[in-house]
This record gives sequence, structure tokens and C-alpha cells, in this order.
Amino acid sequence: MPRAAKPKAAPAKKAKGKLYAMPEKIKEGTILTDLAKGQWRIGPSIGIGGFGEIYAACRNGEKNYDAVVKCEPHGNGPLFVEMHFYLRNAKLEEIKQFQKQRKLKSLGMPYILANGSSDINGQKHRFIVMPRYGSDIYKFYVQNGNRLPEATIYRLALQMLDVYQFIHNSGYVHADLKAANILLGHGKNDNGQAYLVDFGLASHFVTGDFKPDPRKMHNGTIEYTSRDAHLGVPTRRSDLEILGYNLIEWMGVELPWVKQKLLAVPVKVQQAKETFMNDVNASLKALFAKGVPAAIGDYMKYVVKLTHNEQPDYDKCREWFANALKQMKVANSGDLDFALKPQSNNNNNSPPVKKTAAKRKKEAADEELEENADQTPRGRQAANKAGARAKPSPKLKKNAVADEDFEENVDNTPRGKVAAKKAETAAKPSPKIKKEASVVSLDSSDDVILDTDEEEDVDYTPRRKLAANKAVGGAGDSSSLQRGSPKKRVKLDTNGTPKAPTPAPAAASSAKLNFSPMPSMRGRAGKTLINDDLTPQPRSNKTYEFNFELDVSMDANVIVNVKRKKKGGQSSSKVSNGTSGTPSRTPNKDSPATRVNLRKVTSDISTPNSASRKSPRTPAVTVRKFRH
Ligand SMILES: Nc1ncnc2c1ncn2[C@@H]1O[C@H](COP(=O)(O)OP(=O)(O)OP(=O)(O)O)[C@@H](O)[C@H]1O
Repeated sequence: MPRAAKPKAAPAKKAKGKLYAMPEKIKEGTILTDLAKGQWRIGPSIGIGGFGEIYAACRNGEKNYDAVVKCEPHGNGPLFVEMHFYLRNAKLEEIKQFQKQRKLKSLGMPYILANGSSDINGQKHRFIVMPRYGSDIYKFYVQNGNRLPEATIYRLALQMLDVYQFIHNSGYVHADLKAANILLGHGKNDNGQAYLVDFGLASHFVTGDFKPDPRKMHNGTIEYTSRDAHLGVPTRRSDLEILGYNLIEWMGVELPWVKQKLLAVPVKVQQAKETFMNDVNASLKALFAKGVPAAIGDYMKYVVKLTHNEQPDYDKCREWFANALKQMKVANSGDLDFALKPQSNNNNNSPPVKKTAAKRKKEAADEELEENADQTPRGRQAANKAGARAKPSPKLKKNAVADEDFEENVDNTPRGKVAAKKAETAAKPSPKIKKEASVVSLDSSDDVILDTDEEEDVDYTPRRKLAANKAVGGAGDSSSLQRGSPKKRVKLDTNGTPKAPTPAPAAASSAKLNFSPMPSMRGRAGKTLINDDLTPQPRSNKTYEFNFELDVSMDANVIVNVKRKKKGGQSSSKVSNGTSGTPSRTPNKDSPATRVNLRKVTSDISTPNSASRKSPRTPAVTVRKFRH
């Protein structure tokens, strides 16, 4: 039987201009129970990210709020990814082991204390509990007029390289380093160590070929997104490049793509970075009028030379920064010092740029308004929203919307063209996949049990993906990996070619599966941007009806196994003209033309019925009927 949407008490509040719902507010004093039955008392809210809210918390019965709870609606991908990253790769013993090996007193690698789910105002939320850290260094950067002391920059570089080495050793990249994601330790005794937080974009780095992936293109925070990340390829060198852009900016210079006000158009930023890195020596000289800091120059030149699947030489990189500290006669120990002082060399002690964060935000919003002028109504709407957000809001660095259809952002550089071509090819499903038409909205809304061993084959890529996988039994149809984000729609035409979504006919209220290779961008300066709007514009009014069965797996990715299912001896593939009110052509008048059977696979492996066979990859799925 087809399964309808799991009824929800109330729809999640969708943040304006964002794909992910913002969490319900949790009242101070609320007790959350984690999966191991530990109880956590919620304290005051201490941070709001692009996707979730962070509260101070403590174990019930204790007084000190020395933990934090990060909470997001269950359907949100980033926290799901982050939780799994921590559970799998950041066990306290492993962190300690790494410290021991590398003889480090401390390591800026966070870990998870607990996790669970809770109904908040009738809405299911996921939460993780982590140690509480202190202030983020973005605060100091802004206080100092957009710069940090040079010695502190080198110390931060050393610490972040340690964290990178730890993460990369686990096979993952962080992909979103920025000042707002670097926190000092909590309390007076831990101000010498910075912690890299926010693993919502963590993913396996590639070890094989360099294959651009339109699904992930431009993910990250646009100022610092690496050239590989602009192409959707997670690499270790990418993390190093992201760090490099941050280091340059912390030195008090404006990155060219920031200066040129390109941030609203990811492809232009990408092109500017290509140009910058093509002759990084000259580019740096142009940026640092008083001389390029040697450590930064050596580091960036090294990053440019790395191949996409090469393991970086972390020691070599650290040596440049350690030597720079020695030259400055600054010890790499004690509290990190964020007070700007006159320095003996000229690298970053020129007068601070008198530009406040608010002013910069205003500029970014103005850029968006300019960029979006005279465009589609959607673009104009985005521009208006961006304008509204231009008002100063120091901590709430909300995403502005700068939707850019992939097609509109064609990279015309030779590398861009090749990449786009490759990406297009990579995104195409096998022609064997059959026509389908129902829209399925997937939601990671059930608890995921945290037995990482059971999930050995799971790839926690940054976003959940919808993948039409090899058909399960019977039909024998197969597809190459298809995707979409769980709340996105992806459509295949009759040949299995991705095509733009079409409006669903009102009569065919059944779920609809749309595939599209065209990502749309959301996000804004300073905020993490996730490329997962896969349905920019309806481009055809055709829909195809058929019966099929879906076996959906949910981890960081959603794997959808599509199987065509014959119904009552009738051909499973029926075509309607897709207009509103089109009657069903399915023989059974009581059922809709299109059926979506989703198997939420249980642990009962003894049941021969495929609908209840165990699949280690199927923790949870919700299908919601899509209606226009
Ligand atoms: N463990 C922690 N201790 C103290 N504060 C924290 C902690 N984790 C996060 N914060 C605060 O909350 C803010 C947002 O956290 P985080 O970046 O993890 O959220 P997010 O929703 O993933 O944000 P983003 O939009 O950057 O992806 C941080 O900048 C920081 O100020």
C-alpha cells in the first residue's frame, strides 16, 4: 500500500529564504532527555547559526552550564551530518590519542557528549550536546576593525592545521572554517586554545578522480569557499585554501572578491579566486602593499601546488607559521592575544580599516540588490529580503537570499566550462532509469540510532542526497546516482534524463519525484551556504504517472532505490498530460494514478516481505505528498 505522509502536529517554521526550518525556541529550564537517558537542563540561548540555535546547558542537577545544546528541526540536514561526524570521528579517546602522538597539550577538536530528539511545540527536533566553548574570534576580528594581531593569526593557523590533520586522518574535511566557527575555550583557563566548530558541511574527501558535482557546488561560506568547493569537490587542499583566505583576511586586507563586491554571485567569486590563485605570488603582492608576510606567501604557494588528492604536509605548513612566530619573538603558548599592538614589521599594523561589520553587511546587501536588479520576480524578492537584512545584527548573521540558477551562473573560463561539462555528465542518470513523476518530499524525521559500526557503508556527505540507486530486485532498472536534498524535488523525463520540475496536477495529489541537475544558490556573505535548491523554476507542464516502489535510506544521504511495480497486470507506466484535474488512468478508481511505496525498513530481517527487510542504510524516512 502506498504510504502517505507522516502527519505532523505543526509544520516547521521555515526560515525566510532558507531551505531549512528554524528551530522552535526552547524555554530556559526545559529538560531534554538524550538517547542514553541522560538529562540536560536548558539554559540561556548563546548563539544562533544559519540553521539552528545553541543553548547553554548542564546535566540536570548540576549548576554550571558547561555544555551546550545545539538544536534543529529533525528534517534539517546540517545537524544530522554534524552529529554523525562527531559520533563517528571525534571520540574523546581518539582526540586524546592524537594529542599524545603529536605531543599536543590540547587540540581544538570538539566532541559530542550526547544526542537525542525531542518534541518542542509539537515539532520534532534533533539535538546534540557538546562541551561549551567561549567567544568566537569573529567578535575580536570586528572589534579590531577587521583584523587580528599577526602573531595570533599564526598561532591560530598552527592550531587549525592540527585540527585539520586530525579530521583529515579520519577521511573527512571540514569545509567551512571561518572566524565565526572558531571558538576560544570556555573559562579563563582555556584561552590559549581555539576550537573549530560546526561540522555541518563535513564530508569525505575524494581520493580518486576529480569529478565536479553540481549538487555541492559553492557549498561553504562564499568568501572562503575554495576553488575545489566551488566545483563541489571535497578535498584536503580545499580546507587548506579556505584557511588561507581566512588568514589573509585576518591580516586586515580585503579579499579581491570581497573588494570587488562579487559575493552575491558565486560563479564570479569562483572566477576571481581562479585568477587570484593562478598567479598567487603577484596576487598577494597586490594585496599586501607593505610586503607579503612570508609565512602567508609560502603557505599559499604551497596550497596552489597541491594536487586534489594529495595529503598535505601539515608539518611543513606548521613550520612556516612557527618560524614566523619565532621571528616575531612570540611564544606559541599562553592565552591567545587579540589586542592589536604596534609590531616590528609592517605586515598588518597599518591603521585598522574603519569598516564595521554592520557597514560591511550593508554593503553586501547593497551588492545583492544591485546584482538582482531587473531580474526575475524571485530575484527581486531575494534582493528585497537582502535589503531588509542590511540592518545591523551583530550576532544573528542570517542568510540573505541570492538565488542564482546554475544556468545563469555559467562559468565561462576554460576550466569552468570543462568543469560544468563534467558536472553535467556526472549528474546524468543512466538512461535505463524509467519515467516517473510523483513528487516525494523526504524528511529525516526519525531518530537515528548511533551505532556507528552498523553504518560502515554510510557516506556522511554534507547534505542528504536523494539517490535513485540500482533498482531493488524485479525491475532490473538501474540508475547512476541521482540526487536532491530531502526536501527538494528531482525529476526524470521518460529517458531518465534530469529535467526541470513541472507543476503537479491537482488530481494527482500523490507524491511526486522530481530530478533536476540545476542547483540554485542560497546564502550570503559570512554565512554558510548550501547548494541544495534543485528546483529553480518549473520548465514544463508534463508529468508522467506510474507505479513505483521506493526503498529509501537516510543517513547524511538519502538513497532511493526505485523499482517499477506492476499493478494488477497493468502496465506500470501510465502517462497523463499532467494538467490540473486530470483523472487517474490507473485501473483502480479508488487509488491515485501514482503510488509511492516507501519502505521504512525495520530490523525484522526474517520477514521475507521486502517491505520489512532490514537495510542497514535505512534509519528513517518520511514521505510527504506534494501538492500545488
Ligand atoms: N560548543 C559551543 N560553545 C559555545 N558557543 C557555541 C558552541 N557551538 C556554537 N556556538 C555559538 O553558536 C554560533 C553558531 O554555531 P554553529 O556555527 O555551530 O551554528 P550553525 O547553525 O551551524 O551556523 P552556520 O550558519 O555558521 O552554519 C557560533 O558562532 C558560536 O558563537
